[in-house]
Parts: sequence; C-alpha cells; structure tokens
Amino acid sequence: MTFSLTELKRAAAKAPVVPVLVIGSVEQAAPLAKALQDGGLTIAEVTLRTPAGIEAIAAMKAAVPELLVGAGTVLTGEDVRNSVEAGADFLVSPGMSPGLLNALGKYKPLMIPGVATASEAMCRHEEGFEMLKLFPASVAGGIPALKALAGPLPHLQFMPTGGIGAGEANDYLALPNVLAVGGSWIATRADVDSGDWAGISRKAREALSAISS
Ligand SMILES: O=C(O)C(=O)C[C@H](O)[C@H](O)COP(=O)(O)O
Repeated sequence: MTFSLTELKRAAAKAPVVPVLVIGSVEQAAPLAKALQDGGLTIAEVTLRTPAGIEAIAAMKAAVPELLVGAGTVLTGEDVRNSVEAGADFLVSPGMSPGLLNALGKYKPLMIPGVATASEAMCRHEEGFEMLKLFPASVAGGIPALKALAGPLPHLQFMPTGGIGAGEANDYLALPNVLAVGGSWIATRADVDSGDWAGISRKAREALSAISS
C-alpha cells in the first residue's frame, strides 16, 4: 500500500471531519460516497461492524476514487488482511492487541490505533504510530485531555472519535494536536438506511462551514 500519512493530512486539511459509517448493504455504498463528496468531505471511515463493511469499502472507492476510505473497527489480523485487500486507504481501531500489532507488521497499512491514556499513546508511538485516535473521546477526557497530552507528547497527532457531535467538532479542531475529528452524526445508520443522501450532504456541508467560520 502506497498511501501515506502525508496524503491523509492533505485530505484532512481540506475537510477535517471523518464520518464513521455503519453500512448495512453494499448497494448503499456508491450513493453514500457521492453524497459525502457532494457535501465537501474528503475522508470516510467504514466500520467493519456489518458483514457488508468490507465490500462497501471497495464499492465506495470504485464510485468515488478520490474519496479516502478507511476501515474502522479493525480488531483482528483477518480484519487487517480483508481491509487491505478491499483497498482501504487507512485502518482505524478502538485499541491495540498483540495479534493486531502482528498483522499490522505484516501488511503495513496506514493505521490509526485507538488510545485512551498517555501510556497507551507512548506505547503506540514506540511501535511507530504517529497518528492516534483518542477513543472514546468524550469519556477519555475530551478536549482537556488532548490539551494536557500536547504538553509531554507534542509529537503525536490525534483524531478524537466517540461521543463527538456537530456542536463540539469545531472546539476539538481548534487544538494544535487534532488533525481531524470522527463521528457518526453526519451519516447515521438511520440516514444511510433511509437513503437520505441529500440530508447527509447537507450535514457534511454544515459541519465544514461551522469549522471554517
Ligand atoms: O467502531 C469503531 O471502531 C469506531 O470507530 C467507534 C466510533 O468511534 C464510534 O462509533 C463513533 O460513534 P459516535 O460516538 O456515535 O460518533
């Protein structure tokens, strides 16, 4: 995989909001990818919580190749292999395990592992990860935790996710160690299941205009 953190940073600089998606059917993937792109987004994360997740990643990339599509809820070595084979641009996990670390060493994808403490962040940095997901952000200390972590660990960057809504995204993004924020609010499972593509595009645009204002 040639995709790099530099490219992810470039995409995040344009649109630093990453919708975390739960896709029930692969047929939803192409219209959803187009709706996100129409809304101005450049990055999306498809969770592997549904059987359709892996196929949906490939279908979104086929529909909108310039949209960066990551695999989320990556828990096992098999998830790593399936995500890489489906063409995921990056992988995201809620945490780390020895088996997951081993598979990441084999496939070497761009990985954003979840952390909730300074010790976890230090371990992931020692293992070579520079970009981390603060998870679950709202209960792992949120904005005060990220501010505090920036003191001793200024070399680390975060994509806080978990419990962040439209109202908080902007405050997270004002922090120098936050590259992007993730969340389900832009395209909830209900939005996707009802095919509310226009509503998803609108929420994406609203999120981006709130950030730039
Ligand atoms: O499954 C995963 O690996 C995840 O990425 C979990 C996500 O952080 C949450 O699903 C975000 O959901 P909200 O808190 O509703 O915004």
